[in-house]
Amino acid sequence: MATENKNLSEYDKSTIPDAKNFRFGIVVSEWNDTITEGLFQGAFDALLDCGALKDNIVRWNVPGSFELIYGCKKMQQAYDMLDAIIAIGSVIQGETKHFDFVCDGVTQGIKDLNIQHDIPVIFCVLTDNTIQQSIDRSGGKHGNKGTEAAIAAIKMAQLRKDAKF
Ligand SMILES: Nc1c(NC[C@H](O)[C@H](O)[C@H](O)CO)[nH]c(=O)[nH]c1=O
Ligand SMILES: CC(=O)[C@@H](O)COP(=O)(O)O
Repeated sequence: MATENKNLSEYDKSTIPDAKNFRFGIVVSEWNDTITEGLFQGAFDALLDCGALKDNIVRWNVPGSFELIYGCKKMQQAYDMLDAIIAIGSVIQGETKHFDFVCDGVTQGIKDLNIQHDIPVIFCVLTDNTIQQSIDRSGGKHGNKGTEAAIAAIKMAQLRKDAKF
């Protein structure tokens, strides 16, 4: 279902595990920071709304979305008690093919982190054609992908916990 047919911020708390005992990392790209700060706020607010404690959320910043890969890897290594990590970025098409390489690189890199390490990394990277599309998906008319990512992080933290027993 395309984003335009659903609101990214909608969730049913009755279907989401209580997050009070989970610890989360959030790595935020500084490129397009007006967008990434909106995504972060959506994720942070949703985590708290679902029971997470502020003291159980750690945030790191990286320069751009491509650095999310290394930043999330180092966070997995530094904080092995985390239950999930959210990678937040905003990539917007420019004049050249650089957009394609950044988007593909970040996608593959974060996929690899989910394979190589035992802390799930949630892909909260907008890959938009225009700034308006980014605005619409970071708290605008289509909701907030950060909210969606937080819900995914809670569900994956619970899956990881259940899988250990
Ligand atoms: N154009 C965007 C970038 N480009 C920068 C790269 O992510 C990276 O920081 C640089 O290539 C140095 O390694 N990053 C974004 O997050 N969003 C963009 O639109
Ligand atoms: C995603 C990018 O790296 C892009 O915004 C950079 O812009 P340009 O392709 O015009 O150099």
